[in-house]
Amino acid sequence: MEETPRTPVITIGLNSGQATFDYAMTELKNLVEANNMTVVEEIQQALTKPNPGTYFGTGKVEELAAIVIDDGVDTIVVNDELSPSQIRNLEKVTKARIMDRTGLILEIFANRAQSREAKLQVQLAMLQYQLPRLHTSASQRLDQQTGSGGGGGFTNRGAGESQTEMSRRTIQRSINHVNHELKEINQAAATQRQQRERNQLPSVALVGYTNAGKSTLMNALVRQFGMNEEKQVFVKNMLFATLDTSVRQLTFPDQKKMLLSDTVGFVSQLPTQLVKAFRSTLAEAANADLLIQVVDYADPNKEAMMNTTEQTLRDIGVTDVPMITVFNKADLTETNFPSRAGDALILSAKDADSIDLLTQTIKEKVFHNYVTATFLVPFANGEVVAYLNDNANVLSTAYEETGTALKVELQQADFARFKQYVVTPSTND
Ligand SMILES: Nc1nc2c(ncn2[C@@H]2O[C@H](COP(=O)(O)OP(=O)(O)OP(=O)(O)O)[C@@H](O)[C@H]2O)c(=O)[nH]1
Ligand SMILES: [Mg+2]
Repeated sequence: MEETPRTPVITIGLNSGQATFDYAMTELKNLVEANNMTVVEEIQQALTKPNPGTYFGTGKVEELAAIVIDDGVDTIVVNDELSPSQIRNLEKVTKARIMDRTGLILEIFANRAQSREAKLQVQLAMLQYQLPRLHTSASQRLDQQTGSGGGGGFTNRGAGESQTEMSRRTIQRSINHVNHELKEINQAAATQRQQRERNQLPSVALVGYTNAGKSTLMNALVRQFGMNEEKQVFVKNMLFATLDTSVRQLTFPDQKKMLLSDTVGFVSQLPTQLVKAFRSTLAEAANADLLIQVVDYADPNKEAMMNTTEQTLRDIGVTDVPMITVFNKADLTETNFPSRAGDALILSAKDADSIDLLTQTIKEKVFHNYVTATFLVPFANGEVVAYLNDNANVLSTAYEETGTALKVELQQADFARFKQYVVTPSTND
């Protein structure tokens, strides 16, 4: 495939002495590249607080205007979310288009969204971002995506593409419309979730920073324990490859079953509009019995990425779900793998022994409430024997005069359900 030319941009950031500043600027550069643009110059100003009118101080903005001309760029990407008037003022002085961090992330999401739900969620977040920012180029840029049809191609980045801006009322009407459509989709998803909960299968969710390898781990587990092989999820070396939640059932050789979900990755300062819009997509993590935080062990910024993930989880209200941490991509480091220390694993999604260790750890965490008991099921109740064979770990079967005797390891709920056939009391193991 032919490479599309990348739009050159200048990135700017305010250094108020925060420890994470360098990381934030690196992340911004990665986001810029993920949006098919390239950074030609990075400019920072040491200031404790942003200038309320122009973000940078007045003198620095004048300087910026000159650099824009020197570098021959027409876009400046800002490391923070700006107020509508900051965008307007900066645009006036620099004569460049200003894109703030939020607008940038929204644009990447818009380019990546595939499913109807993801497209609507992104559209909703964009409309909410646009609403207070009418009459800025930031809004015009997004117009073509939120305008009609939703999520159409976003390819023409040149000049002269701006459409008439929607009025506030039109935007508000679109927000209502998208909200309505999302509500219908969400209801269907909630019903599915309820149905699964009724099946009482434990659920495990992969979470973590974008590009850490969540989907790759999901595929490795699905290949081994999934119901059908072709249900692989999309993996790619780019930010935000996954925007939709996928849920797959895993069945282990001992008949223990669980659900595994893969979802959208995180990045620092994930726009609140997006977090809100993706709330239902992220509900899978909130409702999980176990979270697997996936970390790119080879990335020098992994600590900051973990903080980002943990902060985002708190933001979406996920506070007390048990979590294990998978330090992935160990094959790119000098560390020996796979290894485990408590709830932390060091491994590689591309290594079979690693997947074994991960499987073992997940099973230990998720199936701790299983019990072992012996049942005597009358021959007339063959359906119970069939159920146990399909849904529990049958350790032994014997045919006696009055029925089938089964020693079984099973879920507590199933134990309660067939209590009437129990001949020896349960033991926890
Ligand atoms: N070398 C190596 N590469 C890996 C490993 N795991 C994943 N990758 C690669 O890392 C890239 C990102 O993997 P994904 O599985 O798409 O990452 P993700 O966490 O799902 O990313 P998002 O969906 O964007 O949040 C892909 O190019 C994978 O092939 C690993 O253990 N070792
Ligand atoms: Mg993914």
